[in-house]
Amino acid sequence: MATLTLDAVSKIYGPRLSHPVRAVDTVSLALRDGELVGLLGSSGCGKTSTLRMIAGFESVSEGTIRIGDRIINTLRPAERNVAMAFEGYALYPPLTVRDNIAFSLLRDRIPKAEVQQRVAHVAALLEIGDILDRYPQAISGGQQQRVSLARALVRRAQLSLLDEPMSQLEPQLRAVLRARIKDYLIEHRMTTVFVTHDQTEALALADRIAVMEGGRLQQFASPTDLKRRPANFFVASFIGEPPMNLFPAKMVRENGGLAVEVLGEDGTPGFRLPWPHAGRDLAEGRTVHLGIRAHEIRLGAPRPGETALDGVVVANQWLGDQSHIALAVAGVRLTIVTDRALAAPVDTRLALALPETALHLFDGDSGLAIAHGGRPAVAAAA
Ligand SMILES: Nc1ncnc2c1ncn2[C@@H]1O[C@H](COP(=O)(O)OP(=O)(O)OP(=O)(O)O)[C@@H](O)[C@H]1O
Repeated sequence: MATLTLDAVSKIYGPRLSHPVRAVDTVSLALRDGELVGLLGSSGCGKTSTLRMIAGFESVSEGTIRIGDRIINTLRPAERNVAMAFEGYALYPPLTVRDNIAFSLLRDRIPKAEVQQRVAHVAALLEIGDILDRYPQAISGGQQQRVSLARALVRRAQLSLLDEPMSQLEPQLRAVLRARIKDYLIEHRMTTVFVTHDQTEALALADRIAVMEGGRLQQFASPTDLKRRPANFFVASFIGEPPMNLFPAKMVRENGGLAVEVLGEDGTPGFRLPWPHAGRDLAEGRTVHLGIRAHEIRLGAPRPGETALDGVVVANQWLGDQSHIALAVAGVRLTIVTDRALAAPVDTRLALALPETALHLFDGDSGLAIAHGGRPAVAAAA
């Protein structure tokens, strides 16, 4: 168990070259003891570089990394007391799977009976109990990945670093193992950082997720907060399936109050939503982005506090457990999600109700969140 702190950490590849790459840019993160944190982002956003700096496989260009109170910037990987499952972090070919998993425990002089019991436990957890006597070259890629993961988990180290730990596994097995791994990490209070580009994995496993883009930390928050209170336009567009509906819009005057006027692709006005929460910063003429979570749009007549819209179906897809329905609303395309198949072919007109909680506003220039529901973003985050 340990805390992990990154303070304004950057990674610059080729600093003396004519085009250095700032792969990680002043990232600050503080992990609590026993916390399970996911680094999430698209390819090239800097997640692996961040993890490799924590592991000691890459030097830290700027900033400090601490485990507990100890600065670890210049410690060798072996001195960091960190358990790792990295892609390409090879298994020892001359050792059986069992001995690969047991290696670090035997090195730490853990009694043999306990080693056996711990190896058997993680092997059962990861469904590799039947291959313990095989050698790494005689097992599949997915099995090798689980052995690598077992080798990290079995140590119960103060900090575990897992790089795309389940990327080679099929979806059903992933889902089963995800839940078991989470229970194991919680049971042993293991502070863990894992990298993934799969948001389902991040949302299911992590206590908090660090969303990265372009080397920068966009938001570090719980799965619920990322969905309910995305800090900026990028996080809003990245988290959620289907992604949040996002439209360029501007604040306009309507009936003596404020409204958000959504703009179509060609810049022409689309639909309007009353915005009764005029704030100091939210004046007429301000350009914004309006976000509407597809899952929160209701079908039917509005209840008090909801806004009515109606749209015409342009696509209706049943995905086995939910429908994604695209509608044209005053020339703007809006997606909604329902948990049942809806007999609404193309051209059907549907009445929609928008609860205030479904609505988010982001600044038109900076992309920073202005409001979630009717509440200012800062207050909503408190
Ligand atoms: N050794 C290196 N030298 C130069 N540039 C590098 C090096 N390693 C990574 N990069 C660059 O740094 C940026 C971040 O890479 P990184 O591997 O950390 O991203 P990532 O989010 O883990 O991506 P992926 O999911 O594809 O692994 C990318 O632009 C990458 O091309």
